Amino acid sequence: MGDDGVMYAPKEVLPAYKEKIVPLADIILPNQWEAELLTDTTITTESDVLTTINLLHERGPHTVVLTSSNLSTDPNVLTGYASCVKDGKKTCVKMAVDKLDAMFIGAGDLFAALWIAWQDKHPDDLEVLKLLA
Ligand SMILES: Nc1ncnc2c1ncn2[C@@H]1O[C@H](COP(=O)(O)OP(=O)(O)O)[C@@H](O)[C@H]1O
Ligand SMILES: Cc1ncc(COP(=O)(O)O)c(CN)c1O
Repeated sequence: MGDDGVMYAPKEVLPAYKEKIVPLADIILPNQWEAELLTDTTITTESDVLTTINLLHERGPHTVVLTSSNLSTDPNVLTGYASCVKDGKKTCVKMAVDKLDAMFIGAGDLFAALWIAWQDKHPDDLEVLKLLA
């Protein structure tokens, strides 16, 4: 959807993402900014992360992965969060990635492709899936 405050799609389509696309999805993998935009929230704490993830679960997706956030206090670490709801039970894991000093275009797309393939192989295992990060 976008990065660093810039949407790739026209901003007019945001309501369709919020109201139509998210409820159709089983798995969504927004970065922090995208998650905030989809839920009209601002994330400054881990508690905010959980609130935002829950708002997204409530719209339908059983898996919500916040691929990156600015919550890490270590500049060399990128922090993400993954949450799955199955049979009414929610599991959430935190992912710590060694941050490379570069900007990668398409990292989110690649991450999503890998995550979806591996989640199909390991549907209930966030401990395995978080190793992708
Ligand atoms: N600078 C980086 N160093 C290391 N890994 C990165 C970096 N940027 C992205 N990644 C990896 O790619 C994944 C998706 O990146 P992210 O920036 O959250 O997506 P998007 O491109 O949608 O903003 C991250 O969870 C992480 O695993
Ligand atoms: C126009 C455009 N540019 C770049 C990207 C790459 O985005 P990201 O780095 O967030 O994966 C996308 C995502 N599909 C895109 O649609």
